[in-house]
Amino acid sequence: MKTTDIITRIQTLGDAAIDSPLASRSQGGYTQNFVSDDRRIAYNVDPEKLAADLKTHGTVPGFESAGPRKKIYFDPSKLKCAIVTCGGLCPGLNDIIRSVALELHHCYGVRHIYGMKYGLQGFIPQYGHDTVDLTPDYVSQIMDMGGTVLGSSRGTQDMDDILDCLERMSIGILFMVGGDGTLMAAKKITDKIKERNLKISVIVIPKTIDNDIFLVSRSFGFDTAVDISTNAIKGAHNEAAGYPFGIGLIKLMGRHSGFLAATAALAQQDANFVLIPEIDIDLYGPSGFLTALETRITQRKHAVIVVAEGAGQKFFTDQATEYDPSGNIRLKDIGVFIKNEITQWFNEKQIPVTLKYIDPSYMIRSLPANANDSVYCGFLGRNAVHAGMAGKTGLLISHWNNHYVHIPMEASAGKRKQVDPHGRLWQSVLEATGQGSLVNG
Ligand SMILES: Nc1ncnc2c1ncn2[C@@H]1O[C@H](COP(=O)(O)OP(=O)(O)OP(=O)(O)O)[C@@H](O)[C@H]1O
Ligand SMILES: O=P(O)(O)OC[C@H]1O[C@](O)(CO)[C@@H](O)[C@@H]1O
Repeated sequence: MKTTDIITRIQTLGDAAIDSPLASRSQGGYTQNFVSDDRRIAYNVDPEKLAADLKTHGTVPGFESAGPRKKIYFDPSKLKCAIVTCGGLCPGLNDIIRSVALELHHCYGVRHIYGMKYGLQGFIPQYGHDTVDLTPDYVSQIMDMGGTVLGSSRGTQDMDDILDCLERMSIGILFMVGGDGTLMAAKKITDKIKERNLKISVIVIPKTIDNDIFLVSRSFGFDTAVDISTNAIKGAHNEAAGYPFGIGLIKLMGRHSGFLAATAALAQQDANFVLIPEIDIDLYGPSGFLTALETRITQRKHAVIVVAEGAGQKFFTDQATEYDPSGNIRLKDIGVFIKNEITQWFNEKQIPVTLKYIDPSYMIRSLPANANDSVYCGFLGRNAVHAGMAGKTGLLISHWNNHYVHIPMEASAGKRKQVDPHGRLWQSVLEATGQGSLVNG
């Protein structure tokens, strides 16, 4: 396929908004072209400031729409691309790899697409990891597998070594799939690329089942994680209801944000207590969790508790803080702690509870994506390719307020979304579980 044919084909793919090739990247990722109410909300700007901007400038800032562009920056016949997956596993990683590789190959005619093995380690020669040729044959069925066919890793690598590798391999577009740590790494790589005056585009596809990436409505894999978590809650409920004074306790992932615990609890409405990092809880007081649990158990003979892994970390302040190789705090096991506290509390009260503890965390995040997430991954991957081929850089692909948009890395990096205690999600959890008195008391 000739480049001109490809450009014609891209033009027919959708309405191209703005062309901002890598060559003029100093313009940054922000554009002033979108003035809908949606996008004003999307930008999270104080409404009064927006009104003032609108009055003064006749427009307000918004995010650039994702999608194919009229002009492409790279020559597909010469272009080499790399994709890397970093951090923890997440359903849909293989769908993303597949969608990026197939879009590059079939839609743009790119023939050199490399998978970097084991996260950032893949760029460092000393580790000796080979690259993978992401041909259509290689990727065609990978979405049926969980995990990532490329592997992943945690741990900081030298940025100059990564840049040297990109230069050695003559990479034009680097796709990075990962969470907040990956975003920080991507930003540093993008800055280094600028320093070295290279024409390499860096596009991040945000990933985490915690769903806490700032300015991303829902990260891929989250929907699947909610599905599987709901099954765990169902099982815990059946177990709890099957015995007098039965208690089902489920621990779900969510380091700093309780989106998974809160959303899964709403799916089936079997949970009676949901403990998340955003809401401080008292365990032992008269309006504390254990008293509320005792009331529930004596009245209804069974109870279901969902606890997010980041909840109640204040109970471990006497223990030394540990870090993983990427510098993330290793959380203490709140699930086991709560289990022990519940057991001790009811032993002392001589109430013969039967407690079943379920921790499905790693099973959830390592499974393949459900259909909804697969569809979503397809959109994210294709939009990432469109952005990269247009020569855009320093951005992540996001779905925000029902639009696929480009978010400049600096707008999202270092920040985090959390469950709003006064927002609709948490208020619905309070209604469904009736635990308002617990968290407010
Ligand atoms: N500030 C930083 N500067 C450079 N590299 C970083 C930085 N933070 C993290 N990284 C690197 O980015 C990679 C991914 O980071 P991390 O292990 O924190 O996972 P993540 O992308 O946040 O995903 P998850 O949500 O699964 O934790 C790691 O190799 C890590 O060392
Ligand atoms: O056990 P690991 O691989 O360090 O990862 C645990 C963390 O990864 C996440 O799943 C995010 O990817 C968090 O929810 C969890 O705290």
